[in-house]
Amino acid sequence: MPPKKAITNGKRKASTSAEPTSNGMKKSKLDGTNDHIKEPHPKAQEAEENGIVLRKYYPHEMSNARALAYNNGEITRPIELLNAALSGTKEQREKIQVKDAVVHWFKCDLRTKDNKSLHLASEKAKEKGVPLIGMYIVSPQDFEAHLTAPVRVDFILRTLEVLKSDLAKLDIPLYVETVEKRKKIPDRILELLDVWGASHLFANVEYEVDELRREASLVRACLERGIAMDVVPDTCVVSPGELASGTGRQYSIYTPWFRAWVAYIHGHADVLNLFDEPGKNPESARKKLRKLFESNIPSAPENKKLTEEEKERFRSMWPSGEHEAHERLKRFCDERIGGYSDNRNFPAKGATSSLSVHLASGTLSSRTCVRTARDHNSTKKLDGGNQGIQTWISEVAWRDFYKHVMAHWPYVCMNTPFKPEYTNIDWEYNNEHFKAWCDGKTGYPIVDAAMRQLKHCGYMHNRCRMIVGSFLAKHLLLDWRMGERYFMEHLIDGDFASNNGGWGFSASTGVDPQPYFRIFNPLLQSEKFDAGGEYIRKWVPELEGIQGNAIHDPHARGKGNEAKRKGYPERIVDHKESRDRALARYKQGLGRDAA
Ligand SMILES: Cc1cc2nc3c(=O)[nH]c(=O)nc-3n(C[C@H](O)[C@H](O)[C@H](O)COP(=O)(O)OP(=O)(O)OC[C@H]3O[C@@H](n4cnc5c(N)ncnc54)[C@H](O)[C@@H]3O)c2cc1C
Repeated sequence: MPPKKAITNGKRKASTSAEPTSNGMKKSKLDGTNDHIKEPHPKAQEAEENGIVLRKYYPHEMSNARALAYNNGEITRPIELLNAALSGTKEQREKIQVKDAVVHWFKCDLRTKDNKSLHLASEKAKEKGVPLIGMYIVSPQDFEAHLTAPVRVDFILRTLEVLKSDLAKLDIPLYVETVEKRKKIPDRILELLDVWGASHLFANVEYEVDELRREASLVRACLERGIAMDVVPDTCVVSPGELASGTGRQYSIYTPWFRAWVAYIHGHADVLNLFDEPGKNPESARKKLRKLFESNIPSAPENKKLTEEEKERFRSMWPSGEHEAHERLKRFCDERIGGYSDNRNFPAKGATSSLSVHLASGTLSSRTCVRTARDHNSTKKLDGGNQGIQTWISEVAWRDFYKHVMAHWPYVCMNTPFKPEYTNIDWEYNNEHFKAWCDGKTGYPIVDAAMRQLKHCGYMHNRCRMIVGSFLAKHLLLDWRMGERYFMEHLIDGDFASNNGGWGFSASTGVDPQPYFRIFNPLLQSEKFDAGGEYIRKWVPELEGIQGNAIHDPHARGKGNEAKRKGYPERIVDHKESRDRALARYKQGLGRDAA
């Protein structure tokens, strides 16, 4: 996705300051009418023209004042809307009697094992011996609006095949329908529930803004038709909102949050209890719901199709379905978790679990991951004992942390950084640099290797994600949201919260980031984490023949001609110059110039 054109407007206005708020921002005074918080950001047009805000689906980029209003609780958070819808309707929903069927709506939870909503739906159906129906809505517009990578769409559709066959063994149909317009999804679901005579609809919470708002209104719309919809927390081990600091605030720093996360799990042992698979449907379901059993899994929508070669490649790299996820988890815990802490940062070692694709699609629950790892630990605890296990659990916890951030600071879901004042930085929109970064042709071998791994595998090692993220935001000074978007469009494990959190960390614009003045030196990163150059040689074939330390910087280490002959590019920017430029630009944007 190259940006459409470069614009160099004036600087973004720094927000006015008064008292500090929970994330360290300064609080500006809102006027009585609050009308000004509806104004777009001064650079909203730029964000739109560079493909950062998709105006087809979303409003213009919000002002910093509006982000502040969310931050200060002056605008209702989407999670609060859903919670209010659920608590306000609870009594009436509980009175609704089971009719002809109960439905579970699969979204990012494509599994039968340890799926809370699916389990509850099954229990509800059993109360009256009626069938349970599984439903999945394919939404091409959601894929577009959420920038879902074609490789991820393919993985989801392949997973649905596995899920359908697993459910069929329990005489449960998986009904899959494509709804072209995303706004029509709630109405179509209401129609289907009506046709099936369903009295109850269950779903797991998704913490992205669109989904929270949609579910909040669907809970009420269902109730108007006498249907009870329940939306339950499942995707996190500890649900967003559960942990508050001593002063009652939501945490914005990972370390104290993680300590509270561990203590919470140790204090609430049931958090790691796994939910049983759904029970078998009554035999009559096969006949009664024959048409639903016959529903097909569609092929990918036009804008998300892979070529035949890509399909084959990704299928062999990323087998789908929850059985594969469980096997992968078991193998990882049996063979590699002990060395995780020592080896995880070295991309050539293959020392990590590669389970992110399964956590993102929900073929595996994070509860199962943490419980399995804990049970491998001699202490049977999350802390203490084996260092590899402890570290791995703390990485799975990052996933929870970023979902907690998204739920409490929802503007991160709306193209605004956690620290809105960072929108004042004057980013570059240089097409050539962006294209070189995307194509892995920056002349920095470690960066190029990583970007090529992403294109080839739909995946990139975590250390490399940090290196290329920092390189884009700091060496190239490109708007980090262009990198965030590119990642979502190419990752098989694309997950909004983790991706946004990772980019916020790398560009120093997010929650608990590396400070802006800490700029990764790609050469040092390369020498430290790919010392022998195996990772670089694997992904940058032009450099295959280069021996020794020159692999990290062939042009400066006497191998420039050889690299050039093989078609490897020169560095597109100089490290020191870029570093100085980034420091100056960040300081200027944040108003930290020497007075
Ligand atoms: C710029 C950037 C973008 C990222 N985008 C995504 C994304 O779209 N989807 C995604 O799942 N992860 C993302 N991450 C986090 C991390 O890179 C991947 O989760 C990890 O590389 C996946 O490999 P693995 O399954 O082998 O991880 P392991 O090291 O085995 O970790 C186990 C699990 O813990 C979770 N996890 C590990 N590290 C992190 C982290 N830093 N943040 C959040 N969760 C973490 C993942 O679910 C992962 O599968 C991003 C990180 C950065 C720096």
